[in-house]
Amino acid sequence: MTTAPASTGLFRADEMESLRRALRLDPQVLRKLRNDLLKKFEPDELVLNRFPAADAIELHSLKLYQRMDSEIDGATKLLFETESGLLIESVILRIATGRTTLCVSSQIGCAAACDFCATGKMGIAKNLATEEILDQVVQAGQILRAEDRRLSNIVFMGMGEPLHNEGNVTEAIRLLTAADHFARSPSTVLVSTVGVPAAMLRLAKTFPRLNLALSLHSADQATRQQIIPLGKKASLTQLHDTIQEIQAIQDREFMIEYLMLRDVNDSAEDAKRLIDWIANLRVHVNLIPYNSIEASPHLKASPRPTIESFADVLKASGLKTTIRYSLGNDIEAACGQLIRQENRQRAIAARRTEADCDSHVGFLDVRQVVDGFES
Ligand SMILES: C[S@@+](CC[C@H](N)C(=O)[O-])C[C@H]1O[C@@H](n2cnc3c(N)ncnc32)[C@H](O)[C@@H]1O
Ligand code: SF4
Repeated sequence: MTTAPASTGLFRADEMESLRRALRLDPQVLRKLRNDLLKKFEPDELVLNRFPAADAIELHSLKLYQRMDSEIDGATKLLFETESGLLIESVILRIATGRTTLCVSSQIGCAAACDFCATGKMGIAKNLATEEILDQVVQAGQILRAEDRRLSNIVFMGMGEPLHNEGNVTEAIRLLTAADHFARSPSTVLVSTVGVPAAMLRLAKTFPRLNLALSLHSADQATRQQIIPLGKKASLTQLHDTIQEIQAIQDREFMIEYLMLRDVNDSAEDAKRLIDWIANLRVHVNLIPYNSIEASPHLKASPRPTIESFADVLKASGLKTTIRYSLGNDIEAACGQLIRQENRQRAIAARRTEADCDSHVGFLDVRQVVDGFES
């Protein structure tokens, strides 16, 4: 007889199968559990009450640490504590059209170290496990279900660079789109990347209907490297060629994200450079108003009229262009600072434990990693 592990994670297929055999469960029982939790997002009590071995199974790998609801619009920030004791955030966006988007994190901190990004300034980098990525979806889905809403879209635009955690992110997308798990259409999922060409291509080949976005932020190599240190690993030409190759595989529009930074990348000349760089690509340009962060007082947001003029230049050239509206401005700063301070202290404590125990809890050295990543 197979012995079941003490507690079984829902997304560990082997463990789930051992549990099923050990308890002699009908495969239909596990199928129902997955359907109720991952497709319908039913509450834990309901799901567990129907399951014959509630104590043997773990529905969640994240602990909800804090929830912040915006008082001005439909945004909710969820701060989760991971198994390593560090915090991550997910954001639920309830859009006026009735649609809902969940922004998920793929890492704690980020080795790309972009100058404008609170996550990049954390000084740590740690990959989230597949189940930690997926539990953000489960818990947000349950919150929305309690409000009689459905989760429409999932975007990998939270903390971290998804393609620096390629294996776990790919597996998460596989399960999000698998008929016997979340059964979502790949066209409702978007992965945003700072630009890791080989991994972008692999992802497009694996999921031809997945949406992809590149955080370009400048079509001038020197300016891009100045704000995105990792930009030196992949040239603008290489990124352009990669998108062209992806578009031969995927018959869909690619999103170009462009953060509007005052006097850095927001001149008419910058707009012209962007138009030239895009050339024959089929893209949608999304201009992002910058939310200032404490760690980079030298960076300022472009004024609204500048963003609008920039958008007009792009539109006049025939490019599909939108300006991102931001939700949750009132909870943004509070949350970013809290995560940064808490994680720094928690990471220091974890590293101390690591030194004491001579064990390895898996932090990456940000400076080494920036140089070491494949481009
Ligand atoms: C946090 S990143 C995560 C995904 C991926 N690492 C990337 O860079 O595309 C998602 C988006 O947020 C943008 N972003 C980062 N910091 C920002 C800030 N302070 N204000 C506005 N957008 C920001 C990034 O440039 C990127 O387009
Ligand atoms: S790659 Fe994305 S998450 Fe990482 S530091 Fe840059 S903007 Fe932030």
